[in-house]
Amino acid sequence: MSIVAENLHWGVKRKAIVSDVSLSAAPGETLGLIGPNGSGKSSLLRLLAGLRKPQSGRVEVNGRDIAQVPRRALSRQVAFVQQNAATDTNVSVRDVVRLGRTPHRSALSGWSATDESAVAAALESVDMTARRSQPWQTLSGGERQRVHIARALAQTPQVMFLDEPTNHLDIHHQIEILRMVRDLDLTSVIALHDLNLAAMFCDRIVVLDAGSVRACGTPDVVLTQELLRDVFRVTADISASPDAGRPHIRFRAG
Ligand SMILES: Nc1ncnc2c1ncn2[C@@H]1O[C@H](COP(=O)(O)OP(=O)(O)OP(=O)(O)O)[C@@H](O)[C@H]1O
Repeated sequence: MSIVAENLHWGVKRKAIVSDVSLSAAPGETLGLIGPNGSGKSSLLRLLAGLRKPQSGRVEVNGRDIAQVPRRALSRQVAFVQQNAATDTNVSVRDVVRLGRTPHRSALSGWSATDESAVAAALESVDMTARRSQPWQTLSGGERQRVHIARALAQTPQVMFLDEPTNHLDIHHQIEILRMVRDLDLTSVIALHDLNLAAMFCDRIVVLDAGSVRACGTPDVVLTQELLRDVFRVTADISASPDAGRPHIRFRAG
C-alpha cells in the first residue's frame, strides 16, 4: 500500500509542531524518519497513522483519505508501534501479542487457526517464542519492545509505523528487527535516532528539522557532512560501507 501525505500541519496553541510536511512511500518501501529531539517525528507518525487529525493537509493510504476510512478497517491495515508503549501488567507475552488480532475478530467469532498462526509467527519473528508464557511485567525493556513489535506483526498489517523501535534493543536485535521489517511485504515508516541503522535499512530517508522536511532521498544523497552539521550539529566523516555502497557515518569526538 502507498502512503501519501500532503501539506500536513499540526500544532499546539500557536506553536507549529508539524509544518507543511509532504512525503510519500511506495508500496513495499521502507522510509526512515530522522531528526533531532523534538523535531516532530512522533507527532508526524501519529498524523500519518491516522491517530491524530492534522489541522490542515491530508494523508492517503492506497489513494484513500485516511480520515474517511472507518477506524476498524484502518486498524486491519495499519499498525503502529509506539515508543515506550504501556500494557496492562497482569498478562503474559502471548496475551499481549494476541491483542494484535483484535481488529480481525468479530464479537461472535472464536479464536481461529489463522489467529493462532499469526500470533505464533509474530512471536517467532521477534525471537520471543520461548518466553510466550512469561508475565509481561517481568520482561526487560528490550524484550517488551520486541513483544510490542510482535503485537503489531500479529495484526498482519499492510502498513507499519514504528517510533524508535530499536532504542532498547541490543545490537543483534536492532539489526534483526530492522532487517525483518525491511524484508516484510509491507510499507513502513520508521523513526530512528541511529543514523547508521537508517542508512543500512531504509530505501529513502526523510529528515525533519523543527517540524519541516529538511531533506528527502536515498541515504547516500541525504546523509551528507553538511546536513549532519546543520541539522544534527555534529561533525562526521562519511564513507561508502561494503553494504551495497550505503553511507557509513563515523562521528568525530571533537
Ligand atoms: N501535545 C503536545 N503539547 C505540547 N507540545 C507538544 C505536544 N506534543 C508534542 N509537543 C512538542 O512538539 C515537539 C515535537 O515532539 P515529538 O515528540 O513529535 O518530537 P520527536 O522528533 O519525536 O522527538 P524525540 O526524538 O525526542 O522523540 C516537542 O518540542 C514536544 O515537546
